[in-house]
Amino acid sequence: MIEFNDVTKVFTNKKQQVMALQNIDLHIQQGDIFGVIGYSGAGKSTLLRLVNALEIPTTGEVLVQGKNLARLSKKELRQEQKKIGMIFQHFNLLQSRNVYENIALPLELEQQSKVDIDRKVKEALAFVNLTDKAQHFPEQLSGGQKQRVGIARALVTNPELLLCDEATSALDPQTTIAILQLLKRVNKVFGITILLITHEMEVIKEICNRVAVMEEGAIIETGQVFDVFAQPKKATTKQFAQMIVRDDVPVVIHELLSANRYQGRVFHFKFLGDSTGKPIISHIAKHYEVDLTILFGNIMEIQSTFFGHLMVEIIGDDVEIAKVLQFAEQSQVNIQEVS
Ligand SMILES: Nc1ncnc2c1ncn2[C@@H]1O[C@H](COP(=O)(O)OP(=O)(O)OP(=O)(O)O)[C@@H](O)[C@H]1O
Repeated sequence: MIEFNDVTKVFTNKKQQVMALQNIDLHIQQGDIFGVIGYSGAGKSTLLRLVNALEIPTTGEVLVQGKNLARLSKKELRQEQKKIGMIFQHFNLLQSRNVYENIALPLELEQQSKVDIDRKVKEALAFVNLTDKAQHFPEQLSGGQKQRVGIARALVTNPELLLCDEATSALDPQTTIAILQLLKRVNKVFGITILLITHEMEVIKEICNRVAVMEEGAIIETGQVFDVFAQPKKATTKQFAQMIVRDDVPVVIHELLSANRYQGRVFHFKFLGDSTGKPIISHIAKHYEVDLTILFGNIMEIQSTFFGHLMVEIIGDDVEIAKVLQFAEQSQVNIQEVS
């Protein structure tokens, strides 16, 4: 659907050069909800703007449905851009037009008939559940309602691809979830591929199937959301992962260990994928001469896959504990002693 082949983008301002993107290789497939996450200045907006040819690569190529938009005539480009919808952080609604008229605007620009426009706007309003707000003006709407108008306006021309530029960053957490669920429905019901950029892990965790992590204009990790964040490799990816997975050892456990308050030894068990569904703790309790106390833990879900971690005190002699650790490792549980 979208291919970035060794793309670099350099901005030149007053003889200063900014390398906004460097050597980007990316493949977004039809039907993906693909998230790009990174801190401010990482290059996310530039990457997004290359997809609808608002920016042109300095080197390399961006293909959308096999077409290099940078090589098309103006007329051909407009034709291709019609297949790409976009929604924005600050909604970009016209204040002087009511909800109905805002959604109708792209169809008016295409000079569609009044009858067609009316039917399509009403369908879009129903889809985003705003039929009763058709005559309201943007200033009379909440942030979540404004974004739903933005989504309806983007959908009304039947795009194949939806670009979302920090679409939930101006919304509270509850409204964010509602808008993300709506985007999920857009993807499912219409089969529209979604490319979104964000600095919020919650967005990635909630709806994306694949993700790219950006830093200083480069993609530092990419893959399935679970694979990237369950075992992050780069420091920045770890920081993002920490926002949704608190797998650091609680300070209080370190303090109690320092004060020799535990009778046994303390271990950090990390369960990934298959190992989360296995009765590993009960097996240990039944088959080895040890006592187990669970000190702390949590289980997370990303894209229907679970992973979790437990802080466990094990009381027993060292030989028996070594057997426990061997069994756990065979069961693909990652274990580290906390000292
Ligand atoms: N038109 C431009 N002219 C010059 N430099 C630019 C231009 N657009 C972006 N940049 C620079 O390119 C780099 C990447 O910017 P970009 O807006 O793509 O990052 P971002 O990850 O989207 O950041 P944010 O989350 O703050 O929007 C930054 O250093 C930025 O200053």
